[in-house]
Amino acid sequence: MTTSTTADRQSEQLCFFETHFTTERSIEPVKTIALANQKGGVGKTTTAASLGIGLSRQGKKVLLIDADAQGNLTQMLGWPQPDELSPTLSTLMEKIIAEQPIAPGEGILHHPSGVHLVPANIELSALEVTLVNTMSRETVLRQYLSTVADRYDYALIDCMPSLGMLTINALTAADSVIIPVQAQYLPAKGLEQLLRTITRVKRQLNPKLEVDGIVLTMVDSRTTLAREINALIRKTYGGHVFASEIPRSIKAAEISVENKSIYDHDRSGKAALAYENLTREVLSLGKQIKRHRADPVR
Ligand SMILES: Nc1ncnc2c1ncn2[C@@H]1O[C@H](COP(=O)(O)OP(=O)(O)OP(=O)(O)O)[C@@H](O)[C@H]1O
Repeated sequence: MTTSTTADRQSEQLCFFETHFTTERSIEPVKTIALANQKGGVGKTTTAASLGIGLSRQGKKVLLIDADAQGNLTQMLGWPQPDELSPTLSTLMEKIIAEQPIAPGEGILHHPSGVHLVPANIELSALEVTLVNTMSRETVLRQYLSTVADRYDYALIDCMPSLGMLTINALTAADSVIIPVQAQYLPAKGLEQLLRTITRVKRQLNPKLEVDGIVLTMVDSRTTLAREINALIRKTYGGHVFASEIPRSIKAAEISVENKSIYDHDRSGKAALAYENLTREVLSLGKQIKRHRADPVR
C-alpha cells in the first residue's frame, strides 16, 4: 500500500483547482457591459446596481465599476461618503498610467449581496483631465479590467452622463453596451449621437463592441404620450430594445437612499420583477455569445 505524502496531496489539489479554473474561464470569459447614455437621470445607476445584483443572485460573479465621479453607484451600494474612500477607480487608473503594480483585490469593495464594487468619487473628474495627455488614453480602463477579469463572469460599468474620455474608456473596455432610456422623453437626437460614438469606438478602438440593447426605464403607461413614445422607440429601434421594461416605481427611486437592493427593498414589487426579467434577458444574450464562440461555423 502506498501512502501519499503531504506534498503529493497538495500537488493533486493544485492540479484539481488549476484544471477547473482554466476550463471554466476558457468557456466563460468575463462579459463586460457598459451602461451608457450621455443624458443624465435616465436610470443608468439604478440599472447597473439592480442588474448586477440580479446576475449575482443567478450565481454569477459580478464586478460593478462606478465610472461616474458623482459616486452615485458607490453611495447606492452603501458607501455614503465616496470622497472619503481610497483607493477608488481613479487611484487604480492612475496606477495603470504610471505602470505601477496593482495588488490582487486592491480597491475592490464587497457588498453583502455578493457583488464586488470598484468605487468612484470626485477624484475621477481630475483623472479625466489627466487622461487627455496620457499615452493610450482610451485604453486605461481596459488595461485595469484585464488585471481582474479572470475573477468575474460579468463586469458592469456605470458610465457618467457625458461622452467624455471616461465613457470612451468604458466603451473601449466593454464587450457590449446597454442603453437605459427614460421612456418619457423623445431620445432621438441624444441616441443618434451615442450610437455614432459607439460606432466610432467600434471602428477605431474596440472591434468587438456590440449594442446589447436599449432598456426602457421609468415606464409609466398611464399617459398617452408615454405610450406613444414607448411605441415609437420600439418601432425605430426594433429588435434592439429589451422586451423587459422597468416601470416607474417609488420603491425603485427609494433604493438610491435606502442603500438596499431592489430585491431586498421590495422583493415582489413590479420593479424587482422587471429587473429579474431583464437579468434573464441579459443572461440569454450571454448564452448566445457562448454558443457562437463554441461553434464558429454557425
Ligand atoms: N424605475 C424607476 N422609477 C422611479 N424612479 C427611478 C427609477 N429608476 C431610477 N429612478 C430615480 O431616477 C433618478 C435617476 O436615476 P439614476 O441615478 O439611476 O440615473 P442615472 O442615469 O444613473 O443618473 P446620472 O446620469 O445622474 O448618473 C434617481 O433619483 C433614481 O432614484
